[in-house]
Amino acid sequence: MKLLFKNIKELLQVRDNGVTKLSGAEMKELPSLKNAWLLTENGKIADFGKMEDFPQINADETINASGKILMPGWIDSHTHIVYAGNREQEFVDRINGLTYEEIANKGGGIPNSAEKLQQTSEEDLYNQSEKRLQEVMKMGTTAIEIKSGYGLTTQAELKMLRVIKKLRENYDLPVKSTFLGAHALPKEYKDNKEGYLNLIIDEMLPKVAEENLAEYVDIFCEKGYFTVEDTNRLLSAAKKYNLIPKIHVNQFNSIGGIKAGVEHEALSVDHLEVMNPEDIEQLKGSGTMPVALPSCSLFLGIPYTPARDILDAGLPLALATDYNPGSTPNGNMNLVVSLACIKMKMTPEEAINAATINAAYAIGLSETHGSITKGKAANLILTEEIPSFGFLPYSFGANHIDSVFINGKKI
Ligand SMILES: N=CN[C@@H](CCC(=O)O)C(=O)O
Ligand SMILES: [Zn+2]
Repeated sequence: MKLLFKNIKELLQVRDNGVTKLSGAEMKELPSLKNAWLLTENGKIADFGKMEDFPQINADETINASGKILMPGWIDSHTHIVYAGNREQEFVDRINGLTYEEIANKGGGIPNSAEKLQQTSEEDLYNQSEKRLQEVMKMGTTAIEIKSGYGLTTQAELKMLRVIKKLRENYDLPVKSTFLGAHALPKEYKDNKEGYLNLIIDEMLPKVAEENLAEYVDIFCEKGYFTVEDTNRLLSAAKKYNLIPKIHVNQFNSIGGIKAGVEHEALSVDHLEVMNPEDIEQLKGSGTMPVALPSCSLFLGIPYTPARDILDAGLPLALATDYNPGSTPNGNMNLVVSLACIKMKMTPEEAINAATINAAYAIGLSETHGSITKGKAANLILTEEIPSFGFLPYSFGANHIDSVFINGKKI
């Protein structure tokens, strides 16, 4: 199947093979071709160029993209879209003055979602999660990572991971799976963290590995959740099963989680709302991608990741939604890109790089996704007619997406 786009106003994020992530000042550049064409063949980007050099090509279908921008689809490297029900009541509690931490301390938060999920059948959980996946795909997400972590028992964690696996089998976009058993202490282990960590390490990890249910391992390294010591213990144990760390750190406090992540060669460290200069130093020279989640900051009213400090230190940065029922009930990458510009002072070029090529790196996909490069997957966004790519983050709250393609097929 050959699909041809002609008269593209601007073909965005055009990169040579071998560009796998961008750091510091490199993120200011967003290479493009104006008045371009692009051919997809068998799901891949086969060729592209300027209209003035257009060779005669016979395609099965031709799209006139006049006035429109064609770009790689968004990559959402951090989500929790497999969950049951919602936590609307906590939203109201926060409006009435309670903080996220206060709600967690009085028994709400993650264990609340866990109770709901434990009582939900695998089929029902799949149906609820599938709706969210379809919703975000329509908004331009063309590759996604999904975490467990709302099960908090062996059976319920495995149920979540099986749902993620089924989504991967039933949908064409890449779906990466992360085991986040160490998301919070279940109510039964409230005073027995050691016991819960033992359960994760001795029972959950071997089963996750046996069924090959996850590629990554995660932990919420934060005051009131898991310590740096717990993080070191879990990540060392997970290494034996070849699970690569991608961890929640520095959301509310800087307690040394970034150093631990870098030492364990984490692929990414995510959240980073609270960063001190030593945390930034730790990331220098590492292969670990910092990931910011600005819609979480918006929803909880907490600080935004200090993107300028991170980029000005020469580091890379990726953006993701964190779509989950507690801190970010929203999976709109377009909004994330806008917030990064508005609240984190990233330029449109930096934000788009962070949500495409760097986001691909954060889930091990930057060889195959995240840029307009010959041979990469034809996972694309075709915008409506818009004046320029900067109009995307500028017109926050609107998506301006005409159509989304996964492996060259319109969804
Ligand atoms: N911070 C930890 N985990 C999720 C929130 C979980 C929840 O509140 O349900 C996050 O990334 O924000
Ligand atoms: Zn998260």
